[in-house]
Amino acid sequence: MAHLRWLTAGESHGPALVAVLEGLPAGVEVTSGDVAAALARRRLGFGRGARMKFEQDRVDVLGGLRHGVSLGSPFAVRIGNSEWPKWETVMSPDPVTDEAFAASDDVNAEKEVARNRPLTRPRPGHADLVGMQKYAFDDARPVLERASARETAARVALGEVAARLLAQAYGIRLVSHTVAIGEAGVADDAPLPLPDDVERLDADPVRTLDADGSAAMVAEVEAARKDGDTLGGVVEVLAYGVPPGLGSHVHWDRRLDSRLAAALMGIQAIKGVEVGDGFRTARRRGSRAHDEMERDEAGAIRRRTGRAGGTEGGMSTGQVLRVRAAMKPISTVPRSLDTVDTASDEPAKAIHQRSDVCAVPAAGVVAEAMVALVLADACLEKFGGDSVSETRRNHESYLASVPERLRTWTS
Ligand SMILES: Cc1cc2nc3c(=O)[nH]c(=O)nc-3n(C[C@H](O)[C@H](O)[C@H](O)COP(=O)(O)O)c2cc1C
Ligand SMILES: C=C(O[C@@H]1CC(C(=O)O)=C[C@@H](OP(=O)(O)O)[C@H]1O)C(=O)O
Repeated sequence: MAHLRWLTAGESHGPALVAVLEGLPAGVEVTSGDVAAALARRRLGFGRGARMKFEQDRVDVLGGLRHGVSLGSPFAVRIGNSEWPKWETVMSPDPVTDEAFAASDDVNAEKEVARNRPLTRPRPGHADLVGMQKYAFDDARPVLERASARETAARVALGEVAARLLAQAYGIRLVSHTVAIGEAGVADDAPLPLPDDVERLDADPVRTLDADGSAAMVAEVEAARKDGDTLGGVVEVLAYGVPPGLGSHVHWDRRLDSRLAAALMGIQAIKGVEVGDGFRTARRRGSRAHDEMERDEAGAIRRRTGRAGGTEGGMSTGQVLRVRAAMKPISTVPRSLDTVDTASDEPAKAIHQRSDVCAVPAAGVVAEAMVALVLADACLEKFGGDSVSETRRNHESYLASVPERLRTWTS
């Protein structure tokens, strides 16, 4: 059983998202304001659509915290949807009659009637068509509401709590950045961002420290927008201070790399995951693919390079953990893709209302949250403990127990 479990619920245009994190030790310092700040980071990024400008993520912590400190009980959060008044009828959990629509005193009553029409032109690249087949709907609305990446707000809220645990108990700190948008990207030899760079990254329109890369990526998004098109790209997450030995080589589902890959692939629109140099490593000869070891002046074992991205044999090595995720272009393409109207059987154009042109910078923040959750789970599996102080002690005692001749660090 996972040591830390998490679940989310809620539709994109429903009243709220809710999320629960179970297994969190007591003593983690975190506030609603911290969670709200994490959610604000997810709304950033050049290329996002109209909704991100007016959407307010209203955070209500419902359980698990008291006076800014976790209790050891399930952490539960509600993220209210500021658009709810416009969708109250369309997304009502209870039955709504036609008369109720007509009698709606909402100034947007007509719009609500329009919004409630069955969506029968499934959008390529979305869950619409196969969701209708699988769940027996003749309308894509019930499918797209949950397939929407609005849900990632719930994961970012939980990821923030996990990140606080990682920092406070083990000194692990994370940072994410954008590596590429479409054909534009940062230089291959650009220095890796550090956790202290987060503010600078968040201040950049595409979340990169590389000024030339940033300008090129912004131009790429601008060009796609002008052409009525959309873009994907690549994000990278780095975790500093990860101890050696998280995950295990003994079984596939205990491997840290497999757990990270599943968590990243579980983000909407992510189609590829790399650990370390990943696909680039596959093109190298072995002599240039691995991280050679030597003993440093202080007597610790040092790996000369970080190509493996901080895992060997499905376990963290203690080096910087480095994973990438590739996002496909946004599926709702403004110039409209061909589809079929499932009601009339006629050829049709996929519906396009408002949408993001590119959400790669936001996907980086979501990926960071997923990595935080996986690492927090792996740390609790390795170190146990019901409170931050207990798990911290266990972590320190594990590190102290590794014989000096095997250490990759000096104390
Ligand atoms: C942060 C984020 C924002 C997204 N915004 C949009 C959007 O505005 N419009 C859209 O069509 N898809 C958007 N997507 C992607 C869709 O949710 C995704 O393409 C859809 O779920 C189908 O992809 P899948 O096959 O990987 O699930 C976004 C994804 C993420 C991670
Ligand atoms: C709401 C969010 O992202 C949404 C993800 C999304 C999709 O299809 O995935 C489509 C858009 O929503 P809407 O169709 O309501 O404009 C995005 O705004 C969010 O990230 O909070």
